[in-house]
Amino acid sequence: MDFLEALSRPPLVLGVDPRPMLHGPEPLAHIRRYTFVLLEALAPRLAAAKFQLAFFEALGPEGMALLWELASASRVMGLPVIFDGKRGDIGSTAEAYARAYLEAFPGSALTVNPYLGLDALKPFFQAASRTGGGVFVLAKTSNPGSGFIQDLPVEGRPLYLYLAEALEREGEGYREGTWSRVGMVVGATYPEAVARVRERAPHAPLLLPGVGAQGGKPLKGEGLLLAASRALYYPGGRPDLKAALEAAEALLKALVE
Ligand SMILES: O=c1ccn([C@@H]2O[C@H](COP(=O)(O)O)[C@@H](O)[C@H]2O)c(=O)[nH]1
Repeated sequence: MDFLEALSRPPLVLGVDPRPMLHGPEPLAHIRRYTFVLLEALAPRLAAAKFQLAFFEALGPEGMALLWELASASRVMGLPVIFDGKRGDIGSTAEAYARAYLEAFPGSALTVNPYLGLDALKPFFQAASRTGGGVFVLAKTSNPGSGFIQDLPVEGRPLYLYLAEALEREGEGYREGTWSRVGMVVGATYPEAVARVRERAPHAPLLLPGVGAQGGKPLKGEGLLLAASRALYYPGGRPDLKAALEAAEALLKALVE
């Protein structure tokens, strides 16, 4: 399935950020079962599953095998997979990151860091174009300190808007119909930034993390994908299937009604 089809699905993204200490004496086996059941129950009602690479890397080789298994299962269920890795490096290494997460591992889309410049992002865009995937470039992140760099003024507007304008131009070459494969991350904790980026980048899919645990509210709009990790995966602070399904239901209600 082409990643851009995610934009016609319900706009909710399930963040999978597993914390082994919450999963009892055999954490990996429990994470595996819990996530499978959650994905199976929610797949038709989600835009995508977002796997935070850091949490799987922290589990070592078994964690990476689990990531592979869960991401592959999501794809088989018809659910697009976003790998949240915030990768970025010089072009030749960016090529390897892109191959790793958009080809070798079954990612439909990857989050990337723009600090090295547009030439270093191009390998990600090209890989997405080859694979029918997507790229989400960090523009305005959800954390309280994101303004330290991202809000610095550049020719009369904050840096994140300067970046949004550049990515909209760059993304034109990767556009298919309304949407480009070049998307951006904008924290749901900054609704005014979401509106400003949308204004400057009308063809960019926007991934909005920070819903729930970080205080972000569900926002409605074309091309917006709302992501919640702890609030959906660990409602009440622990794995709880019934509560997770109820939390998803409540968020979906707020997003589609
Ligand atoms: O600006 C950003 C970019 C990425 N993230 C990631 O999203 C989830 C948020 O987890 P919650 O439990 O819903 O707070 C996590 O994987 C972050 O690394 C983000 O929060 N903000």
